[in-house]
Amino acid sequence: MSAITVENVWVEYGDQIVLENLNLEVASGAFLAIVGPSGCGKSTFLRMVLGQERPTRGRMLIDGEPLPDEPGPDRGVVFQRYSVFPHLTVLGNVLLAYELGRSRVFGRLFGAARREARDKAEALIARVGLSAHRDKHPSALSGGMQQRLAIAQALAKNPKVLLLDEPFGALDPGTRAQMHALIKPLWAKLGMTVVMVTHDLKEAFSLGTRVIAFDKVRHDPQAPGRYGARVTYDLDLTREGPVPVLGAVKPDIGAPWSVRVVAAG
Ligand SMILES: Nc1ncnc2c1ncn2[C@@H]1O[C@H](COP(=O)(O)OP(=O)(O)OP(=O)(O)O)[C@@H](O)[C@H]1O
Repeated sequence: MSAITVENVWVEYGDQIVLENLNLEVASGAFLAIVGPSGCGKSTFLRMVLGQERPTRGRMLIDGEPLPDEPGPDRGVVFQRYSVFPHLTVLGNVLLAYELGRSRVFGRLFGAARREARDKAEALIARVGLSAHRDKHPSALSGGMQQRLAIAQALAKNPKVLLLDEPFGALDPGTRAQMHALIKPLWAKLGMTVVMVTHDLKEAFSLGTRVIAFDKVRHDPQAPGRYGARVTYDLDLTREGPVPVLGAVKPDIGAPWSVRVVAAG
């Protein structure tokens, strides 16, 4: 697991400011859930942690070190859809992730190393409940199974940080509940720092140890891109008692933010 530091980060595309002066300390081992209206920059933030995007200004650190310029095996990611390779079986997908994590030059392992990778891939497939589907291709899996596979693929790299971008957003409520039951123990057991973007407040509060909201606090009707989103709510759910609302600048947001929350289990 790793701590993430965000210092005075701005993201701008041309004259559109997307994120405005973000400052955050994400503790090692936290499960951070990010919520906010569509287009406020949640995925952009996730892409920055992944290393796919650079801040226009400011800096991002992992364990006190500047983020490497490109995605590495220390950060795994699961998107809402299309995270897996359609031409590979379940086993093939997870094995490839192991191989790419261990041998970035050749992308393949040989001999004992490959046998070991195969054993580990099979154990991970069992852990996400897909052993019976090991030899199927993604097209033969349900949406929930595909997301289980995407999680196994992300975990194969043994990441210190797992990034989840609306990973359960396309699933029906029952399957979504099953995925919640899968991901929380995995996070606890594997000791990763998780950053999850979601539109679902209930999901954010039931999985997260900390929930933050991004939103624009200033609007210019003549120039919609002039102001970016900031952290408007920052809720530590590991504390008992009334939820501390840090940096709350929008008091009229509504009920979920004023509920009494006890330690997330
Ligand atoms: N590469 C890019 N070039 C230009 N604009 C971009 C780029 N990436 C994102 N944007 C813009 O940045 C803003 C934030 O996008 P982002 O996808 O991060 O929002 P989001 O909060 O994740 O939205 P949603 O909840 O709808 O997925 C949007 O206005 C989007 O059009």
